Order: sequence, then structure tokens, then C-alpha cells
Amino acid sequence: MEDNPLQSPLLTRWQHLHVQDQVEDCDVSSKADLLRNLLAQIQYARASEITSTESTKMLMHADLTRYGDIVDKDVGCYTEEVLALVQDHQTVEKRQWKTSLTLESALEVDTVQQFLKENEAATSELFPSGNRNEPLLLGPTVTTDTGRSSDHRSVELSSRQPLLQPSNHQSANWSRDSLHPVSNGSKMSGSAVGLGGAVSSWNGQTRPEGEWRGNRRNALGTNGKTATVAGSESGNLWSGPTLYSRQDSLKRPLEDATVEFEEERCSLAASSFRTARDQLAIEEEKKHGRVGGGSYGTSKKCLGTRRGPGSRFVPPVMNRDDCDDGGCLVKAAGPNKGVQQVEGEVDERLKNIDAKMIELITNEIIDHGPAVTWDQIAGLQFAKKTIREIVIWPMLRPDIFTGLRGPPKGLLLFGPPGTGKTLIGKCIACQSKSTFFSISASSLTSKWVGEGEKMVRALFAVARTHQPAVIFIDEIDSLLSQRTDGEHESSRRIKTEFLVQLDGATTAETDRILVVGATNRPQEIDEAARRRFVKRLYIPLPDSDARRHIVTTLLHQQTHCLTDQQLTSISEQSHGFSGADMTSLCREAALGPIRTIEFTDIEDISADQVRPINYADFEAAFRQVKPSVTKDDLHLYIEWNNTFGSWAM
Ligand SMILES: Nc1ncnc2c1ncn2[C@@H]1O[C@H](COP(=O)(O)OP(=O)(O)OP(=O)(O)O)[C@@H](O)[C@H]1O
Ligand SMILES: [Mg+2]
Repeated sequence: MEDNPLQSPLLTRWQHLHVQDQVEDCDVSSKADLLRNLLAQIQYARASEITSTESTKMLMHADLTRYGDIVDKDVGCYTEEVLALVQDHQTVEKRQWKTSLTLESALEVDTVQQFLKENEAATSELFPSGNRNEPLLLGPTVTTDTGRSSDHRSVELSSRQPLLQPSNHQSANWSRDSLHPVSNGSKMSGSAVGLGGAVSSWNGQTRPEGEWRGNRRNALGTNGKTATVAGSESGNLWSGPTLYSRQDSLKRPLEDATVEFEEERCSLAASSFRTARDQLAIEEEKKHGRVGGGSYGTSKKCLGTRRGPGSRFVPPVMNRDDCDDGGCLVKAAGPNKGVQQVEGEVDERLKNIDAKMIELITNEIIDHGPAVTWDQIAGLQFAKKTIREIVIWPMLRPDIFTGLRGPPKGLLLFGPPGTGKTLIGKCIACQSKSTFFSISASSLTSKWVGEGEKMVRALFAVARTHQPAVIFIDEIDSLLSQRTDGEHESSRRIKTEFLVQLDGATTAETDRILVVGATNRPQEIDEAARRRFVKRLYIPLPDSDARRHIVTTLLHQQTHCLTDQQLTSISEQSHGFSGADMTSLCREAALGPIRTIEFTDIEDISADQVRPINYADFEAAFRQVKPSVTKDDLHLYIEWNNTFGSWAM
């Protein structure tokens, strides 16, 4: 490929630069720019394959050498000077920085207003005319050329008196009405009010130091404590913006005064800062004359309980809302039930638990499901009786069920799916008058590694503060399955944490926390967890009476014309059906009458025109709904129960 620079439009630019470089005698930095452009053009020509590598190298070499010389030798030596120049350079704006704090904004601070309210003397000093819109002239005044002080009212201070000092008093002139710093660079002379010190003269009247000193007050700080102002020798107490005597401030370099003043202002703002929770508690206190509770445990209904007099549990915060779910009338513990609400103190047991976790556990996990009563659960007489014995009664009468009679820590409900395990959990929530936590494996496993075990710890910590508590873990096999070598580290850690919390070192004997696990895969539960579920209760498929009970309960809300024989026949035909299967069967049968309605009539027909459910609908439904539990599955459960169950069949 022949090089013919003159032919190429690209290199014309290069030629132009080249000629400029040859003929122009410019300073080093422009020369360096010129060479930089030249080199860029050469690279561009190479990239566009106009010049070959050799000619590019040749062209680059010469210019690069010269460019390097200039930058290293000439431009380079300017670097230090440039930097030195920058070091000292201050933008004009910086020098003329003005504080945003004005007397007006200071007077708007609640604590200043509170102080003034409580200290009429100071108010009279600040507003001599008694008019709130005419505050005292503060800070330095400008002396006019004649040397006379301007028409502003000025207050001369003895050297020891503090004054409200704007942070950059060098160039600010505080005019009384505007009270905004106007930087005109004029000389300052100091004068201001001593809100804790003596005012030596005021509007020309001299006030004897003693009088003011006699009025010295303990200024209320922003948080109810008294604060001593830096720089006030007479021990004046004033929590407002720091006041410095003029002489002090003139003696002190501007930076220090500014910094200190700003620090004070920020600490003043910070100490008067209240979190939303504190504010809420204070408003509650004002509104109801009672102590506001913390945020957790109050936003969601918890199946808490009305505790009897003298109950041991003292919740760390008051649960304000009562949960009244119809079937289970439960009242959360509140301060008027002998529960001492201590404002601001966090329960010892929650000390090192992440507040976010606590919030999550109490808001998301405390169960607020619909009320379930025992008679809504068909059959399972044995299970109901056992549960009453080991769960309900100990929660209701902790004074009797102590020591050996103490309730177990863990209860495992296992059996085929759809037999009412979850239903029993909900029923325990209502009937046991305890705080009910209903969790699933997913609510404990978080996408963040390490969060899972924290959740478990927080769960048990919160449960300890809400004793007596029931923690219902549905599908517990997914959480406490057999530990295997190949399992993920985080799930293993969650399991370990669970085992420790369930019945490990951290569990106190007196803790009244019952963990109820429900699973339809008991054989998959880790043996260490199985050991901790002291009571393992088999929830079998409903028998014929239970199935009849489920059908009658469900048809209760529907119109049907089933006879007793037909009901008996349905309950016999549905042998091997689980509770859930019976529910699906009844749903299917209930659709029978709807299916006989012409599609065109569906819009006009009224509800009572729909014919009642009859036996034929159930016969059709039997063709649709099959039992979800096979005989083999059933055999497995019975076997497991005979091996590990607390009550063998
Ligand atoms: N003994 C029962 N009495 C009344 N209804 C029942 C009974 N068992 C199951 N049901 C019905 O079946 C539905 C499912 O019950 P539940 O969720 O308790 O089953 P489960 O044992 O938890 O099933 P799984 O093991 O799959 O979680 C319930 O909503 C209820 O309508
Ligand atoms: Mg369930």
C-alpha cells in the first residue's frame, strides 16, 4: 500500500498541523498541544489504515520524542508551581461564606422558645420592647464613619459577657430589622445580649450587673438537662447557641469560633432531634395519658391473650390494639393490666437482636389468621384431647403445670396431607390464650446469607418477650430435614440455630414457649430435631363420623336435600378421603345445581332459584374427586407413628 500523504484528506489535517509545528514559534504548552494533535492524527490515520505500520512508526517516533522532551523538561517543571498556586488559592466564594443562622432562625428553635417561655427575664432581655417582632439587636453593630454607633440599638457588653455570635462575624453586619448578615466588609464592633450573663447596658440604660446576675437562671437544655455554655466565665447556663464574648471572639481566630459555633448548633439540633417512634410515644402520652408503646407488636393483630392478674409476663412494650377475632376474644397485654411500661428501655432479652428483625418477626410473623375453634375440626378426638392436656391447660394454668408437669417444649403433628394439622395449629393459637407465631420455612430462609439464623434467633427472642408463646412451624420438614454433607451452609446454620434455640444452651427451663411443628413427611426430619419434639402426635385421616361431620358442617351454609341415609352413604363412600379431599368433594357437589342452569339464564336467575344440592350431585362429584392419600403413604405414616409416635395406634 503506497503512502501518499498528500493524497489523503485525513493527512491534510496532519500536514496543516505539521507545517504549523515547523513554522510557528509558540510557547511550550501550545507546542505540546500541537504535538498531541499531530500524534492523534497519526494514530487516526493508522487506525483508518491509511498509513502502514512502518510509516506510522516513523512519523510517530519523531513527534513523540519531541513531545516527550517538552512535557518532561518544560511543561513538567511547571507542575510544582501550578500545584503550589492551587494550594493557596481560595475561591472568593469561600472567603465570603455566610452562616445561614440568623437570630430569627435561632428564635424559631423549640428549645429557645421553651427557654424564653420559662425565663421571662431572658425574654425581656431579648425583646426589650416586649414585642416578639422586635428582638434585641444581636451581634456586632457597624460603627459608621463618624464613629457614632448607627441608629440600631446597641448593647455594649463587658468583656466577660457572652454574645450571640454569628459564625462568621468578620464581615457580617447585623442590622436590627433584617437581622441578616450583610457582608460589606466594614469594621465590626461587638455588642450583643448576655442571656445568662449580665447586660452592662441596654438602649443606653445601664443595668447593674448584679441585677441580671440575680436573675441568672438554669436554662433548660434541649433534653431537660442544663447545659453550660463554653466561654461563659460566670457559669451562665444557657443551652441555646453558644455565646462568646466579643473580645474572646475577636481574640480567637475565625475558624475556631466558626467551628465551635457550628458544632454547638449541630449538637443543639441533634439533641432536640426525636425519632418518629419517640414522637409517637410522646403524642400517645399526651393524648391518652399513657405511655406510648414501641413500634413492634402494635401494628399487627397478635393472637395475644388477656392475662390473668399477677401474670408473670411483662411485655417490653404495650400492644395497643386488642385483637377481637370473633371466635377467640383475645386482649393483648396492656399497661393497665399490671404491665409496667418502661419508656425507652429495651427488654434485656432483645438487647443484641437486630431491631429490623424484631420488627419483621412481630409484624410479619405473629399470626393474625381467622379464628378457629375446636368444633370446626371434625374428628381427631384423641389429638384434641392430647393437645388440650399438653398445650392449652399449661398455658392457662402455669401455676399448676410446673416442674415435672411442665409443658413440653415441642409438639410434632404429623400425618397425611389435608388432615387438619395446620387447622389444629390455628386452633391452638386461639384457644391457648398465648402469643401465636406462625412461620413457614420461607419466612426464615432469606436471600442474604446469615440472615436465616438471625431470624431464628430473633424469633425465639421475641417469643421469650411475649411468653407464653406458641411458635407454629408449618411444613417443618423443609426447615429441619436430615442434615446431609452436601447441604448448603446457610440451611445447616439455620438448623443448628433452631436446635440450639429449641432446647439448647440458651433455653431456660422456665421459658414457656411451645414449638408446634406440622409435617406430612416426618421421616425426613433430622433426628436431633425429632428428639426435641418430645410429643409426636399422629393426625390420621378422618374416620367415617368425621367425614360426615365435615360434610354437614360444609353444607350448613348451603341449601341441600340430603337425607340421613344419603349422608351416611357419602361418608362411607369417601373412605380414605382426607379432610381436604372432603372439602373438595363438597365444593364439587355444590357446583352441581349451577351446572344445570342454562348459560343464558345465569345472568337473570336469583340466588334462591338455584336448586338445592342433592345426592346425585355427590355421585357426580365422586367421579371427579379422588382421595389424595394412597394406601402405601398411609402405611408409611402408621409405621412411623408406631416407631416414633407418642401414641402408637
Ligand atoms: N379434621 C378436619 N376437620 C375439618 N376440616 C378439615 C379437617 N382436616 C382438613 N380439613 C379441611 O382441609 C383443609 C386443609 O387442612 P390443613 O391445612 O389443616 O391440612 P394440613 O394437615 O395442614 O395439610 P398439609 O399437611 O398439606 O399442610 C382445611 O382448610 C379444612 O377445610
Ligand atoms: Mg398444613
